[in-house]
Amino acid sequence: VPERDSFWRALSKQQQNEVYEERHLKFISSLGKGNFGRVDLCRYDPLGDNTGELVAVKQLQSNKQSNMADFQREIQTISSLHCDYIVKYRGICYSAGRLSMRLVMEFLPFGSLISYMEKNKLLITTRRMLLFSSQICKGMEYLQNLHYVHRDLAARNILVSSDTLVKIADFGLTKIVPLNKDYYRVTQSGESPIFWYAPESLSEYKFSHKSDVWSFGVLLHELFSYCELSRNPKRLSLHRIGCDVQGAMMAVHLFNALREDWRLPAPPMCPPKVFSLMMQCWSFNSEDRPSFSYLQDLIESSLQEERD
Ligand SMILES: Cc1cnc(Nc2cc(F)c(C3CCN(C)CC3)c(F)c2)nc1Nc1ccc(F)c(N2CCCS2(=O)=O)c1
Repeated sequence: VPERDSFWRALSKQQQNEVYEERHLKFISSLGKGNFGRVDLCRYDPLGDNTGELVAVKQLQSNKQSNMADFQREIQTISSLHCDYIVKYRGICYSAGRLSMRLVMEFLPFGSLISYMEKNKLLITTRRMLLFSSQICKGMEYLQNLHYVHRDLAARNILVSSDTLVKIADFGLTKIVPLNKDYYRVTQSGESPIFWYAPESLSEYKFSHKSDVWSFGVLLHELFSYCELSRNPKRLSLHRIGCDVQGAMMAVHLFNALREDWRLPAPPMCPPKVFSLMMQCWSFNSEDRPSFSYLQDLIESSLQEERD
């Protein structure tokens, strides 16, 4: 199949070595599915004695050409990232005749941050949330240094590796910012998570490291709200702009609310320093928003205070 072969040839030597043979990939359970496709828990067991490693395997739902191109870009992206705070790429599994391709990644046993926070909300301290925030910040700093804009930074896309380690996942919407510009303009809107979007993303489809900082502020709000559904950004925003607003008008009403200086309310018991950090991320003008490295320092100093 030509486009599969051209993709195969495009892979680096190193990437071609990380090929997983389908016959050794044993399905265990489905981890999740959505418009992006499906992710399954599998054991890669070439010795056939159940000693193989557990892996998370992502595949496209439909082999639509456009999806395949996006999927190939996602694979190129994630295979080029090597950071403790970003979910690790393991390799690729081609099915017989290479008609479909699957992305093999490390398996993080604790699942998404949302389900983890709901399950452990009574045990999670402010310190722990600041530790997670600092790790996500470091992951975003790494992405920024490679000129990547994530565009979908939200608690649903953060995975929990252990009680003390979280990682950024899902690079389906990640784009590379052209070297001669400091933003990426999107053409197709698709399923847009507008309640995590910066004003310039709502009004001009512009995405940059500074719009990722805005989304990071929304992620902090989710984290310090224990990812509770009753307080999630979509519900709180719809409460402000009116639930009867539909479709593209939602983005217009949300933009107007933000221009009139409405912001998500402080989560209950949220430390004032952390809420002021969120508010800095939500500066209307992108230049007024802090960089991820500055955010890193602010979070570290809050962590110190929590320790003392
Ligand atoms: C790459 C990766 C590595 N490890 C893991 N571990 C993991 C472990 C788990 F116990 C669970 C759950 C926890 C809750 N109970 C009820 C069911 C299993 C789980 F959902 C995930 N998941 C990965 N990917 C993944 C999986 C599933 C996904 F829906 C999405 N996504 C969805 C939105 C964009 S997304 O692509 O991030 C990514």
